[in-house]
Amino acid sequence: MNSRQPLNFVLQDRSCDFQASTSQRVDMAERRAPGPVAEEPDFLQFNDLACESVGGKVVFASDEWFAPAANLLKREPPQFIASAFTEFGKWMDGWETRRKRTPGHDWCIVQLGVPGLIHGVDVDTSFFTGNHSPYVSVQAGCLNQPPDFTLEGDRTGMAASDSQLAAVAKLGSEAWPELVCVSQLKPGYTDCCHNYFKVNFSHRVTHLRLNMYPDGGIARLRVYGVGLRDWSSVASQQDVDLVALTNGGVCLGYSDAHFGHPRNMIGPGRAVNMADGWETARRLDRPKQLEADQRGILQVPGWEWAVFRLGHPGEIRSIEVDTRHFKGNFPDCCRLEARSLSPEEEAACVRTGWNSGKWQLLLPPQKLRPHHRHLFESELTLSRPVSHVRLIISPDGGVSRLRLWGRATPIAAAPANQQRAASKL
Ligand SMILES: NC(=O)NC(NC(N)=O)C(=O)[O-]
Repeated sequence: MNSRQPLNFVLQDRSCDFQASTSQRVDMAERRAPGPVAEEPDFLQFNDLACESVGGKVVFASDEWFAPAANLLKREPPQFIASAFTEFGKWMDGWETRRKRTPGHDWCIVQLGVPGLIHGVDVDTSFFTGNHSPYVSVQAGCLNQPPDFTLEGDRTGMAASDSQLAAVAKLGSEAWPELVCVSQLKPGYTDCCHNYFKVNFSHRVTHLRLNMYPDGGIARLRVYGVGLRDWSSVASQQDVDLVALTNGGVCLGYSDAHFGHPRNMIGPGRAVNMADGWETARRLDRPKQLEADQRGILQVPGWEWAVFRLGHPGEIRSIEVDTRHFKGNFPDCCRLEARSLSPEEEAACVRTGWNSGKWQLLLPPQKLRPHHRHLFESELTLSRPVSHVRLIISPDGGVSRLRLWGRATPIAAAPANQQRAASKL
């Protein structure tokens, strides 16, 4: 990721209803998709709702002979170790089934770590060449109750048991609506291993069924979208982290993400390392900026910023800015601004790269320390509900986590975009 240009990714139309057939199993020869999108699509800016780091898991797989389906959801990029073999064959960092000699195809069911609206998927075939799955399709499950079974441990060499097949049959997943129709995959050479598919589906998804035709290997499944929490279960007096990925927070723009994307800051738990935070490149204009005020805060013309939409509008009552792991590269200071935006206003801001508009000061400039969890409460200067925030760091550096604790505003008083999202639950 290396973006100094203003980010200009466009939010997709979430009002468009899903049109594809829901239950037909299709003939691959007849329904080949036009093919994966060639360039990096905008939806890659959203959160990966299936990643194991946010709680995603594989609850069923028809076959895991060469490599288990749980690998699909690993956070780390896939790797290849030429000398690694298991008793079942070549060790592969992905999901790989045996070569089918009977009719049928392989499939698995993924439980999203964060249920939500899906805008696109990446079926990554890295290093699967000669054994990649030639075709896939993806179906969506919108379940009220999670299934009462899940797969545990290293399942290399396993096939689904009769009892697992009987349990999974109750989900009726073969009739779930299709998000991606049967589509050809490119093999996993490093220059073409990403297979991007844009998704138009306006319902809250909890599970995915990934079908591969007829068999083969896939390294990773990334499911890009925005979480949708059921806010009816949250008491009005309860403080929640309104920007948390698990509560529906999403990054909508940033100035720089050279070493780490700002969305990492809203992930669960403490950051595991620097790569699990937001880190910008060193600003090349820093030598000109070394003049500090009485509080020791640099008076700099340069800064970096990231904008987030809250999972629910609300009044922010306390803020956590964690610089964990950033010791020689923490920012000198930070400040936070906030505002309320309608969906139309938000779309205009995204189009113009967040260059204009009236932000209000939420947290005045605060000096930061290395590898430290900073808590701010009395310093806050805004006490009204907001829907969007902008974190500004000066002059550059890394922040591992941003938490915005507050109370969700009752939905009737919330901006229309949030009402629309909540009504889909
Ligand atoms: N060399 C291979 O990768 N062979 C087989 N796959 C594994 N993982 O051994 C295969 O053909 O499906």
